[in-house]
Amino acid sequence: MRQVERTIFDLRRGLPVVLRTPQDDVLVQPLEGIDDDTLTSLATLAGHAPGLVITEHRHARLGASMPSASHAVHLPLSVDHRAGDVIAWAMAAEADTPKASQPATPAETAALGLMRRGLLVPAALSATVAPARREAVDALIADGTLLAVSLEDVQRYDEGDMTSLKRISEAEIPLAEAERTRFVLFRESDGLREHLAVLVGDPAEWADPVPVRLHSACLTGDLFGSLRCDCGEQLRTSVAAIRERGGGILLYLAQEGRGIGLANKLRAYHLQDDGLDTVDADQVLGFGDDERRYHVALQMLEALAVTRIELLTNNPGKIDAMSRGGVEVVGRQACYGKLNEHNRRYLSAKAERAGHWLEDVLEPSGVTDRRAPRHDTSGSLE
Ligand SMILES: Nc1nc2c(ncn2[C@@H]2O[C@H](COP(=O)(O)OP(=O)(O)OP(=O)(O)O)[C@@H](O)[C@H]2O)c(=O)[nH]1
Ligand SMILES: [Zn+2]
Repeated sequence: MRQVERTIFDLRRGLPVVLRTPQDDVLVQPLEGIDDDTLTSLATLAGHAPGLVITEHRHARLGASMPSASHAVHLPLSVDHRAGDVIAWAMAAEADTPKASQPATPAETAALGLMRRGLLVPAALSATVAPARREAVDALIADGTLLAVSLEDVQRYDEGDMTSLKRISEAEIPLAEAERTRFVLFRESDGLREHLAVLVGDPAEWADPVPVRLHSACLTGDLFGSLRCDCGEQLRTSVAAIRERGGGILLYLAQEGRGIGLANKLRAYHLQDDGLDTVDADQVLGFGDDERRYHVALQMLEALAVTRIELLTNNPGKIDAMSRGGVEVVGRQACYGKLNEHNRRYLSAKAERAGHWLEDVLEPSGVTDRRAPRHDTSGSLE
């Protein structure tokens, strides 16, 4: 699997890589950072013009219907296409509907999985290496200029979403909201992401079910107190609420921007400034409504021997994910941040489009500072 991880690093550097299938070698290059020269060099390397591969979400955004039940689409390009046109097809708020498209090949679909894992925009240039160019491409692979990886390995890596976690280090860190707190750091086996379990109070004294908050990282909100979201307040008030309930766990998950990464979240904010809501902005960039997966949280709870929880959340998706993963969610506690004029649209979109339970926060009148951050016991889930 190390070769797959190396491939992700090359893609993040904007370099092309080769995906090897039993039939073909496919050159793929991230869309991010391309210019006209990139298109020309890729065409020279492959022996013909590349195509653009985009996700089903992006394709739907372009107003086109999917050619089949595939999750990605290949849009053929010609040598006349300029990088600006290609970038617009992949990630502009407004773009022409493509004239022709075909289902992406398994190698192309797998390539987009690598882009996601590398927190890039999930769009790529792709070109099967023409027979006449195979020798030249092989030489570049042999001298280390190009990395090649087998499709089979990439697919196994993708499924291996179940990547194992290692408990790496831990320390007591007294917090303003909970003085008796221990941070435990877990690292994913490919080394790309680290997640924290913040253990509040003495585990021997935790209630059953254990109060748990799954908190997705939000650098802008958690650290800088951004008013565009409610994350910073949720983080602090949930630590306090866990302490008040006799202790429990806050899992701080490396899922910045609902899993799309900070660079893409800033792109999405930019699109929201032009009028899109939080879900549509992610779709413009090729992402689904919520790219988060919770297998890491499940593994951390397992490592901490926690099987029955009371979840601090307003997000029904988190409850589903825990239950499907075998953790019994016995109750839910609401967990609000303050409503303000900057986050009102974001919170409304979460309620309306993703079904989050935010009705207590979002009232038709009064936009500013109406409500202090608080926690409600919303009862059990029966
Ligand atoms: N893509 C995207 N992510 C955002 C945006 N605003 C906030 N986020 C991210 O959304 C996530 C919110 O995380 P959480 O507070 O754990 O989750 P939640 O889904 O709101 O659920 P609860 O807070 O548990 O009710 C964080 O990763 C933020 O970085 C946005 O406009 N676009
Ligand atoms: Zn946030």
